[in-house]
Amino acid sequence: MSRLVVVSNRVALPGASQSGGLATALDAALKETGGLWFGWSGKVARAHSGEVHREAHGEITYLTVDLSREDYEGYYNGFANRTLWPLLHFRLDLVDYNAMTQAAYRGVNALFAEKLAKELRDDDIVWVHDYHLFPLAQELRKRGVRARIGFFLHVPFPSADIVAGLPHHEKTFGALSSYDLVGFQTERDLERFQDYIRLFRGGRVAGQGDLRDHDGRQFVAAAFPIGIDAAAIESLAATAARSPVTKRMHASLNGRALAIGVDRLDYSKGLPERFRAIERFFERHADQRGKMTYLQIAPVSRGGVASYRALRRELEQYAGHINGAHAEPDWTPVRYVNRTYPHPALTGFYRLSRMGLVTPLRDGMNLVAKEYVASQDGDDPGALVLSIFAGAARELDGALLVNPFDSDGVSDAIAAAMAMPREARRERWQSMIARIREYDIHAWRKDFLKTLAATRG
Ligand SMILES: O=P(O)(O)OC[C@H]1O[C@H](O[C@H]2O[C@H](CO)[C@@H](O)[C@H](O)[C@H]2O)[C@H](O)[C@@H](O)[C@@H]1O
Ligand SMILES: O=c1ccn([C@@H]2O[C@H](COP(=O)(O)OP(=O)(O)O)[C@@H](O)[C@H]2O)c(=O)[nH]1
Repeated sequence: MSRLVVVSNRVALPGASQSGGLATALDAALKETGGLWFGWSGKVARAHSGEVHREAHGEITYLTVDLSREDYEGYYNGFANRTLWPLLHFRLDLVDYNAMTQAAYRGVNALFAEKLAKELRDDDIVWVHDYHLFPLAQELRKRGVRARIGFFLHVPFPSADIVAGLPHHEKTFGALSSYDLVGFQTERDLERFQDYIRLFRGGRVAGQGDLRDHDGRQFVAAAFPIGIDAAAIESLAATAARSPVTKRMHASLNGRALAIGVDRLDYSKGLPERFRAIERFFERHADQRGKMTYLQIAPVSRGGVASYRALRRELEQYAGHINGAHAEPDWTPVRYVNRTYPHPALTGFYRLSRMGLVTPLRDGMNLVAKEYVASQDGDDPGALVLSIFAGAARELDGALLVNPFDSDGVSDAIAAAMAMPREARRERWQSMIARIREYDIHAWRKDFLKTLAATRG
């Protein structure tokens, strides 16, 4: 059987805390198959980039590379997170283009390719993840790698005109045709990518998923909406319901309903807009004051990027403002926490909550939405308020779907979730959990790898 080689910027090394969906998902996927996981070590080296670390845990070998401060700034904080991340989340206004960070990005991809090429065999299946690594296949091919290489984009693919706003966009996005298979979260992302290939690459859609780039290079593109390890989350949540952490949280509510949001502190997650909707909820539904507490868990993310630091300051002020304006001596409307919690604690909090609020302005998938649903007690489940701009909205038809830019609309959905009878909550939950169980993380991995194996005839 072929060996699976996963490549991603972020590697979930055993024991390290993590709060991103990519690491959570790949960890669950690789645990089933075993294989090699290659990526950045998470370490910034004093001198130069390139020191390689190898460690094995069970059936997984982790091969990670240190980056120098300069490369970390240029590649990760720079081109990946100041340029590509806002572009891919439809935020041309936040795109900070710089030829030097673009060169660092290319350089780190070349370095990864150099280190990885030495490890690869022709019959390996290589699966590359996310926007940090668009040019990796091109760099691997230059070094003679012949293995099949697939790519999965965890974030949205925006409209072609937005992509074309990036100077020299063809250098970055044109590199995708070096993969055998390119996967997206949703059909909409796939359609927008096909538009880009037609309109800005002089390529064409040749048939079912089959694309030709302008030079005739053939590759396949398709949608594979990422799932969660539903069985594991369901079982964790059932156990967590009885844990001391959950019990303490329950006691602290004094009989009030809990609403929860769990998001990396990222402008794509729509947190100021959500806080506004919470405030509107208390203003427009005065009878609800003192009856609900909103818990926002928001681990700090990408603190090396100025727009993230500004968001952190804004949210601290906003949480303080809402509490200052609306709290009573014995009730605080918003609990705002910047810590990362492990899944045993999170699933307990989800299960305790009367509603989950997932209202990103743009999100590739949003695993929290799926984890929230999978953590519920099917007999008395909470309701999910979900943005139409999260990839998860395409699958979770039992959620209360909202436009996150419409704070009054979101506040009405919060009111509807609070008032929703148990039978209606059960019905909605059943349709959502059926989909989550059916296309879980293992089905997602199998689907992608089967499609990759079928490329090249
Ligand atoms: O690695 P970081 O810079 O700390 O960021 C964490 C991850 O954020 C993004 O996650 C995405 O992947 C999820 C799983 O497919 C998806 O549900 C979510 O919508 C995406 O935003 C990013 O794409 C990852 O590369 C980061 O590791
Ligand atoms: O304190 C936290 C906050 C988040 N997460 C996990 O981080 C992932 C976030 O993934 P999502 O797709 O929702 O968004 P991303 O952060 O990848 O953009 C989910 O598995 C969460 O359970 C976590 O383990 N602890």
